[in-house]
Amino acid sequence: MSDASIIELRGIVTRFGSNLVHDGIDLSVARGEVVALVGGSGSGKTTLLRHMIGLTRPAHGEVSLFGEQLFSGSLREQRARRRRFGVLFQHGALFSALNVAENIGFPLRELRVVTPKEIRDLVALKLAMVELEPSTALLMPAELSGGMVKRVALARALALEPELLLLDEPTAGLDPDRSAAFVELVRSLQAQLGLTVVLVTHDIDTLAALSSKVAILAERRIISYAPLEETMKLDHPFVTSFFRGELGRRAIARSREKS
Ligand SMILES: Nc1ncnc2c1ncn2[C@@H]1O[C@H](COP(=O)(O)OP(=O)(O)OP(=O)(O)O)[C@@H](O)[C@H]1O
Repeated sequence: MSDASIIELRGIVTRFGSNLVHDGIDLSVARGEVVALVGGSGSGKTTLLRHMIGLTRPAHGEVSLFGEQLFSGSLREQRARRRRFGVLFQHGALFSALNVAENIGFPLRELRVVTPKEIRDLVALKLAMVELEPSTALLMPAELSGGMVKRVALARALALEPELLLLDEPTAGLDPDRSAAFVELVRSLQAQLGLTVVLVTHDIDTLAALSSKVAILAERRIISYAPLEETMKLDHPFVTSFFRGELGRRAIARSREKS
């Protein structure tokens, strides 16, 4: 394994009953990389994200995070590892009974070593980081727009200053303008904070704007792991339908114009 590897998957096999989802997945994500994981519906992208952080365990194979095998070490070491990544899942974004400040401060309170004053200051900092007004702090999740929910969830994912950020369909449900603004925010935070990012997306605009590499999950394996330009040359039915349609061409052209 390379020293710079943040995530290393080796020989991952996943089964749900008779449903074989992954059959020998290998993937190595280097520090600073922004990897878009794409594949057909039900190909096992979300499950693979969950394997990366130990939320589900594969039937076979090894997962290493930050150079250490998952589930290795004492509970204390495992908790320390848990603080080094932030997650933004598509569903269950915020705790509905907690206001915005309480949501963002939740991971900090769980540490039990940060004072209430420090939590307030850190929450204010994270709100500014995701470009939300300080007054947002007292709103309840039900009072937020879809774009604001995503921003608050991102602020919470960044609360412990992680090195690694996992995003599952980060722009799903947002209109094109809000989606573009959110992608821009993730892009600037990634550069500013030097984050390693793995994201699952069906949205070509998001993928084209953010990813340094694209991992394609098909036929239960990672069939390609390369920058977008190279990925698009691949002769595979999934690639053809996903990237080379009209929408794909337009999205990629737009992202080239920007960079
Ligand atoms: N907890 C579970 N129990 C049983 N089957 C599951 C479970 N989680 C996922 N699966 C199955 O595993 C397969 C992969 O699911 P997963 O959600 O990882 O796919 P995906 O690529 O993220 O799909 P989509 O793009 O539609 O969100 C699917 O067939 C799904 O039904």
